[in-house]
Amino acid sequence: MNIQTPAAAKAADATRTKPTREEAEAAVRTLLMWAGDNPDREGLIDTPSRVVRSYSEFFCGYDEDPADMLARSFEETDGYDEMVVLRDIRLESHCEHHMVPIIGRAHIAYLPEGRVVGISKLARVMELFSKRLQIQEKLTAQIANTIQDVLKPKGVAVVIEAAHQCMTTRGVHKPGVAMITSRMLGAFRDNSDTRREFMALLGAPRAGGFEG
Ligand SMILES: Nc1nc2c(ncn2[C@@H]2O[C@H](COP(=O)(O)OP(=O)(O)OP(=O)(O)O)[C@@H](O)[C@H]2O)c(=O)[nH]1
Ligand SMILES: [Zn+2]
Repeated sequence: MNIQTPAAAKAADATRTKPTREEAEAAVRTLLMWAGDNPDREGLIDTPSRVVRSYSEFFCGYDEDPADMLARSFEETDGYDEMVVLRDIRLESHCEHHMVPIIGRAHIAYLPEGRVVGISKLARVMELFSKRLQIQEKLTAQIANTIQDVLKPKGVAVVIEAAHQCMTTRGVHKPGVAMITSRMLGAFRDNSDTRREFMALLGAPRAGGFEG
């Protein structure tokens, strides 16, 4: 295995240039041939460009700064300081080990400290990080850490339940398995009543919804 120190990885990042669209399409063509098919037949002739366009959608989360999503906040809340919970946000990401879908749902909550954000912005933060190659633990932590760092509320909680197609459609082949991760910060970590209230607001686990 090639083990890079964080400093070496950072240096490699700095010198890396993004391949051109043509190079990306050539890579897809190679994969088609490797799979045993003929990339010049009618049905596949446009596939490299379709795949590259699809990947541009799947992986569009690298260029934006998640902090920008939370830049606008509102302070006229008449002192509202109870929990805000966004439940059952559809999540679509890709596993960094196999580049296949992770499909599930996320729940995000925070305890405001003087200001709130437009509620869609929490989903936008999730969306941005999910449009990168991910493992679920990192995705969960990135969402919570960003909201905590930028909005500075009294606490943040993020729970993600998801199915990993690398586990359901290949490899160990275990459909119906959900991976559950959570990241609790501030009051959600320190105060068990706050955590319990959040869990109660999430309600009973809902079956399904991970089929993609
Ligand atoms: N912790 C964690 N593991 C993940 C996630 N997504 C995929 N994996 C796992 O990453 C592991 C990669 O293991 P490897 O042994 O390197 O790859 P592999 O030979 O394809 O493994 P199998 O999936 O068991 O066939 C697998 O166990 C996957 O189930 C994730 O979000 N979090
Ligand atoms: Zn995987």
